[in-house]
Amino acid sequence: MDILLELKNITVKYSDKIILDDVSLTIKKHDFLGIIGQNGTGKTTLLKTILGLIKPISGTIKKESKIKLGYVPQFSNFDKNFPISVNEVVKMGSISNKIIPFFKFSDSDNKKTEDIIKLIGIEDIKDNNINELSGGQLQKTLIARALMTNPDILILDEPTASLDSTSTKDIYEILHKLNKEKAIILVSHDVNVISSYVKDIACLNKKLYYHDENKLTTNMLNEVYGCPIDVISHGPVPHRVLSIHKEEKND
Ligand SMILES: Nc1ncnc2c1ncn2[C@@H]1O[C@H](COP(=O)(O)OP(=O)(O)OP(=O)(O)O)[C@@H](O)[C@H]1O
Repeated sequence: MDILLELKNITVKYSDKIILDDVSLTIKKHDFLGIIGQNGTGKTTLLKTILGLIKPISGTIKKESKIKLGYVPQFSNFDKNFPISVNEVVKMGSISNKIIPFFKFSDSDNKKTEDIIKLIGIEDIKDNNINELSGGQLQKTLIARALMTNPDILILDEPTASLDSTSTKDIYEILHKLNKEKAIILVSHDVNVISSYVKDIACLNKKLYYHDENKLTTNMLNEVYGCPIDVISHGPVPHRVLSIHKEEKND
């Protein structure tokens, strides 16, 4: 079944406060999972736990050692004042955490950077300084950087927060293309945006409510948002979700 990653009964606490409560999740090859939840419901904590940056107090995470994870942090937190070009930001994605004195990029790093910049479609801005970029261009640059290690699972934190609808569509088109070879997990507090693009949706509110098949149930939304009708009435896709439910009732 090509399972890449398996979380079983994960509980995470900050001090005495439970942030993730008995969360289980399986990621398979070609999965494209969107995790939604309101602000502060533990989405970033879940990603950091998957990345091994936070240690759960109970539960297990199973991942084969050869499976690589790529992380795209919230781009709005990225310091754009650093004097560095798009090309350099992307290339730095190939550097491991170890500090190597007199490090020099290899020809293959340079070639890979060029290929990935082309794949993501940012050739025209590759020599620009990052402080000249729009939000969408910066996000593409950070995705390109995460691809330098050729990850099996690409993990993104709020990839389209504060982007306009054209840039959002652009980013999801890139992710859709990458999903042919990689599993993708992304988190967002914006149910209306991600439900249009991902294959599966899970809702997080300490506990993870998860169903296959990109289907938001009223119960899931209730558990997470408390007021499903309100959320459902604002965007195009949740209407589709609602109408699916109506059709199912008529069957
Ligand atoms: N290092 C920390 N120490 C203590 N509490 C923390 C820490 N990091 C996050 N928290 C708390 O844990 C809870 C979950 O935070 P997290 O960042 O995972 O939520 P989120 O769903 O990603 O939120 P947002 O949508 O606002 O980014 C919040 O109440 C937050 O204040």
